[in-house]
Formats: sequence, structure tokens, C-alpha cells
Amino acid sequence: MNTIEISNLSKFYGKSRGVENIDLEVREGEIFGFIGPNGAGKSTTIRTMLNLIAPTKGEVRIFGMDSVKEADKIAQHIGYLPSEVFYYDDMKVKDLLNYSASFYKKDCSRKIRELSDLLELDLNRKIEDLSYGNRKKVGIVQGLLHDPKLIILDEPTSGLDPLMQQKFFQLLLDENQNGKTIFFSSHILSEVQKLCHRVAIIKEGEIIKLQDMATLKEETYKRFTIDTGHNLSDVLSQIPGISDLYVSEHLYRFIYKGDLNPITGLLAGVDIRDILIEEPTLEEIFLHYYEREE
Ligand SMILES: Nc1ncnc2c1ncn2[C@@H]1O[C@H](COP(=O)(O)OP(=O)(O)OP(=O)(O)O)[C@@H](O)[C@H]1O
Repeated sequence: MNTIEISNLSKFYGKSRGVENIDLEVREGEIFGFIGPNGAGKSTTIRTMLNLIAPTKGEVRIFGMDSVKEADKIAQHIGYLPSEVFYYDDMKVKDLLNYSASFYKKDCSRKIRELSDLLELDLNRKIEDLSYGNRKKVGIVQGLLHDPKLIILDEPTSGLDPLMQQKFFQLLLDENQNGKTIFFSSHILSEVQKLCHRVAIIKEGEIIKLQDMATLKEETYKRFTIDTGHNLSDVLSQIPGISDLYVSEHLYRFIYKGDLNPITGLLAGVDIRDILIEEPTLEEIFLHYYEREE
């Protein structure tokens, strides 16, 4: 069964396009990645799924129910972590979480304890005293405390340090093992590659690609910056998968797609003063690879 079915969904804000003709199915029990650069339409799609905004055209069905007509029933089984979390600052964490729990027809106290222990969140602190990362943890507990069947995360990792991010991913994998479906939106390709089974890529309001992870995993991208006294132009021209090459005196900058071993092998004989290998932004990847495939 499909947990989410989006058919021909369009949302316009007045004349400006939010998303257009989105078709998407998320299967029960999968971790589904929704990836696209800023402004692509990820939040618009999610907010329509949650009935926070109304579709201009098309429909969304969740657990087989209409997202507008049966929004209240659906909401009991969805956990949502928005990209930005806002709170009443003078509340204590536990009071806020108990208040959130009161919207659900079940006892959430055990899950609140388990999650806050795992994330090392102090329930007795006041929200106004929390760092950004700790506020984010409050959002995570708030989204999961009612043990929802479907977890929807809108760019959830911003503001989490790498260790906490790892813990959070493990938590999501455990929830998934226990049968939960996860819809994970992000603009960072590598984190989606770590976690998701299938991925939809959204750009300028439209889905441009649907891929399973096995295919996407082969697509690793790195941005290289190499400082050397050698002329590398000949070496680099032998390597397929290089794009966006920028040369300035001793400095070579480019994006590389593919297996890292051939390129490190070729560079082995070169005198290198400094080298930086980074994750390119999704915008860079789109600009140099996806646009060519269109
Ligand atoms: N309330 C609004 N009024 C007008 N235009 C909007 C509104 N919300 C979003 N948009 C527009 O809709 C498009 C999609 O935005 P959306 O926020 O869904 O993208 P996103 O992929 O979630 O990006 P981001 O990560 O930056 O939030 C953008 O062009 C944006 O400017």
C-alpha cells in the first residue's frame, strides 16, 4: 500500500508558482528523500500534504484518505518537523511537550522520556535558555512523541552538530525498522544518500527525476581545489567526469563526478602544495550535471 499519493498537485501563490503537476507515491515502510535546491517547492509540497495550505489543483491522499477532507484523522498519525521551529520562550521543555501530547488520543509520556534521554535533552530547562541545536531537539521530540506512522521532516538537520546528526539518523533508521514511513526533505545530496531508499528530485516546482538509492549512490560528486606548481591541464583533461574547471595561476578548481580512485591515482605523481576536497552544493550539481541530462 502507498502511504502517500500525490496526484497532479499544483500550488500557486497568486500568480507565482509554488509547485506544478506533482505526481508522487511513497510506499508504506520506506524512507523517501525529497531533494531540491532552495525555492524548488519542497516546503510547499509538504505544507499541502499536511493541509496547512490548500492545493490550487490536484489532490493528496495519505493512508488512503483525502488530505483536506480527512485532515484531522490523518494528523493523529503524522509526525512533522518543520524547517524552522518557533516556541513560547517562557515555557519549560516538559510543559511544551506535554501540551503537544495533549492533542493526541494516547499516553505519550514514555516516548517523551525515551526520546529526550536519547537526544540528551533536559526537560526541566526553559525554552528561552536553549541553544538553537537544543531547540531543534525539542522539535524532534515534539514530532515523534505520539509514535506516528508517518514522519515528515523538512530539512531537519540544519543546526544539529555532526554527532547529534548521526544520533538523529540512527533514531530515524530505528523508527523505520519499527515500520514507520519517513518522508525526508533536504537540499544536501549526501545526507539523503545516507538514509533514503528512494529519492525524488524537485527543481523549479517540478519533479525532474525519481531514483532508487542504488543508482543515486553511484553518483558521488566532489569539489576539488588543488594548489600546485605543476601544470595540471594535461592530467585533468584525461579524466572523465570533470566539469566547472577554473584555473588561476597555481590553483585548479573543478567538480568531479565518479569514483575517487582514478583521480587520486593520477594526482599521485604531482607535487601538490595543498588540496581541498569538499561537498558541492546541490545548485552546483544541478548546474553542471542534471541540466545536461534534460
Ligand atoms: N507564502 C508564499 N507566497 C508567495 N510565494 C511563495 C510562498 N511560499 C513559497 N513561495 C514560493 O514558492 C516557491 C517554492 O518555495 P518552497 O518554500 O516550497 O521551496 P523549498 O524547496 O522548500 O525551498 P526552501 O528550502 O528555500 O524553503 C518559491 O519560488 C517561493 O518563493
